[in-house]
Amino acid sequence: MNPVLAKYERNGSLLCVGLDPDLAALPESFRAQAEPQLAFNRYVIDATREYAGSYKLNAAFYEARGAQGVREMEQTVEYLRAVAPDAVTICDAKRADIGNTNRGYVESVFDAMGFDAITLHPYLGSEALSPFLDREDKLSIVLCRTSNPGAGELQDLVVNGDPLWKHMARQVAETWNTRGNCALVVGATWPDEMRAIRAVAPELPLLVPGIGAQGGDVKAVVDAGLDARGGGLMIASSRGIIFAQDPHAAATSVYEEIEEARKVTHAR
Ligand SMILES: O=C(O)c1cc(=O)[nH]c(=O)n1[C@@H]1O[C@H](COP(=O)(O)O)[C@@H](O)[C@H]1O
Repeated sequence: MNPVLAKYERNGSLLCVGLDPDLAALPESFRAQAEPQLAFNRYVIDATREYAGSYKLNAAFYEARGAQGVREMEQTVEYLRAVAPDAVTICDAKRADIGNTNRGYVESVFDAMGFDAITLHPYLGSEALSPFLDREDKLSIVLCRTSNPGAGELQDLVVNGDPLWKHMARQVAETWNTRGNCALVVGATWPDEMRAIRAVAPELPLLVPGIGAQGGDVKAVVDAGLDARGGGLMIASSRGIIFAQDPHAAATSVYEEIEEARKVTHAR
């Protein structure tokens, strides 16, 4: 089994905490520190690691600070390896380029920084993405149906009789996932599309952002996206947890809501 998915199974939690420490939104007590994002992340991780099955770090919030931010992203991954070794670490960088350039991203994200997984744009095709897809020890998470309101502009275009997002899901499930190391991004804001994606990709894990600040509904996500074994989802919330008054309480509450919905749906 893919080692990242083995970690995910061991851990058992469908909750993904998004570590998106927008500097401008950090409490002053963290902004005043020499390593503000690292300090804030450690605080959030300590408050949530009891319930988080995965952590997703969106590179934009770190890269915004240049080399120092990237260093703090890397140190956060080191911290996670030490205190939450069974939590999957996802670099949300939505990378993709031609093949040999992708090798640079692979070395940066998987080897230098040590992430377990990365988010990818599919537009260049699997030939270009092969440096990611060849990595049997990592997880490539391909954008399928994004959470934003304008997602349909391109993703709803009809290709071979299906909307592009459905075509994408089938393509990844049937041809890109030969090494068992692929997953899909499906926004929580689109439960109907998620149900159709689950039907054509019954075994692919789905990374599902869009609950919390973007208004997606946990029960609808679990109902539409759970796989036949009662798992297969990484349900992600960033602002709704990390900027809550009490991140521990916020993570506990989302975790419990997921578990409740999971029991009800899986029992059917
Ligand atoms: O790939 C992603 O994670 C992603 C895909 C998508 O369709 N929508 C989406 O919001 N995201 C990311 O998920 C996170 C959502 O953050 P919150 O809305 O604060 O929970 C951000 O890091 C987004 O960049």
